[in-house]
Amino acid sequence: MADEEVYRASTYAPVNIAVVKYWGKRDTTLNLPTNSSLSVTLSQDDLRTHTTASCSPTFTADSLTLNGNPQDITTPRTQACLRELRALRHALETSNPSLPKLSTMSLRLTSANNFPTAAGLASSAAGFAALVRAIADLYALPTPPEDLSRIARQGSGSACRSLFGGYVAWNTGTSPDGSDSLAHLIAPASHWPDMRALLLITNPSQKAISSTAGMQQTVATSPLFPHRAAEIVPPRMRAMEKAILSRDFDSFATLTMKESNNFHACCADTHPPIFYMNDTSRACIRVCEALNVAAGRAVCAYTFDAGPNCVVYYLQADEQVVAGSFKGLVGEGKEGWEGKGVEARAAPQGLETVGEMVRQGVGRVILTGVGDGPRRTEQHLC
Ligand SMILES: Nc1ncnc2c1ncn2[C@@H]1O[C@H](COP(=O)(O)OP(=O)(O)OP(=O)(O)O)[C@@H](O)[C@H]1O
Ligand SMILES: C[C@@](O)(CCOP(=O)(O)OP(=O)(O)O)CC(=O)O
Repeated sequence: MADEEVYRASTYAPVNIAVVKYWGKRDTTLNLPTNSSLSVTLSQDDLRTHTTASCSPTFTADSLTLNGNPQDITTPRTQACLRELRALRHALETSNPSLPKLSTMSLRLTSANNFPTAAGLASSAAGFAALVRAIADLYALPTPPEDLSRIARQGSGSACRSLFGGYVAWNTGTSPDGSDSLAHLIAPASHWPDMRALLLITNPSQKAISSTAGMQQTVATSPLFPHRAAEIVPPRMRAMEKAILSRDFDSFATLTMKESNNFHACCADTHPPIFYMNDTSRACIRVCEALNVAAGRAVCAYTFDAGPNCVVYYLQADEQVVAGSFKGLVGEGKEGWEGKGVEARAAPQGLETVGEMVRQGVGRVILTGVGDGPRRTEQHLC
């Protein structure tokens, strides 16, 4: 590990896309949510953050670089993560004085996302999960993922769900200090491995209103929002967990779509309103609805985070019907289809207008599926 007094650890960490959405904080400092949430971890073979954490007595200040650009590391959220991880390392060093004093050294963090940053594709989730996991590995912390989730949550709420892989819930908790606001594994990816996700990228640029700002505008102004947190989400959390444990795609799909719609309804109910979806997003919804009607069952489920890009969940057995129909509409020439074995097919009748919007509006696709948690790597970025 040590190389001329530089200590390093690197990790890949995955994106997760929620099927019960986190939107709203009851404590903005500790990133404590108003409601529980649940997500599917996406495969790192396709979407990932790669982060190297290094430290050395020769480094003079903490630093963070993202995709080659220096970032502000002094933000309270990043500082909270570094402070907590250093405290855990300090405790190890105190109990075993022969350990090198890494907790006293400056940290150099170098990170790269292989997908659009801040575009509603959960870059903050993968980013902070990778940051916490890489430093925890550098510090050789024996801390279980549940406890690391408490730290990652303070970087970005959704990051606490990217430390496990598979199907993950984040319980809102009740303690004011956030000690019980943790993520936990509902089921590993291997429990329901044929869950697939098609990402339809309608706009890879940064969104106008960040999740952090948007959700607190909703908390402050939406009269629908308290109803969502108190009445809508709790039964949906229970139903979604049950659907996943029993591999019931029909229930999973219905809940996922209703959840996305309820979340975006709260955004529209915010004053002034927040519109993350665009015309192409709504056209993608119409296509999903038509595919489900044509099949006579739920073959796919759309969901949107705080951005216009559509995530379509489906099962491997329905790949040709779902991804094939989208390929027929989006066009075979667009980036992302190559080498995935999906055959373009005609979409159901009556989709001419929305089909044209999908063709024009979707610039790129990403075909992926449920995947595992952070992976340690010896590929170092610095
Ligand atoms: N690899 C990374 N390492 C550290 N921080 C990152 C990394 N990637 C993203 N971030 C942080 O996350 C911010 C983006 O978070 P934001 O919530 O606005 O967008 P998003 O996570 O892509 O979308 P959403 O959460 O709505 O799906 C970036 O501006 C940066 O501060
Ligand atoms: C719509 C969402 O993606 C919102 C994610 O919000 P963030 O986790 O990015 O917010 P902060 O905690 O302020 O960093 C829904 C979800 O992932 O559950």
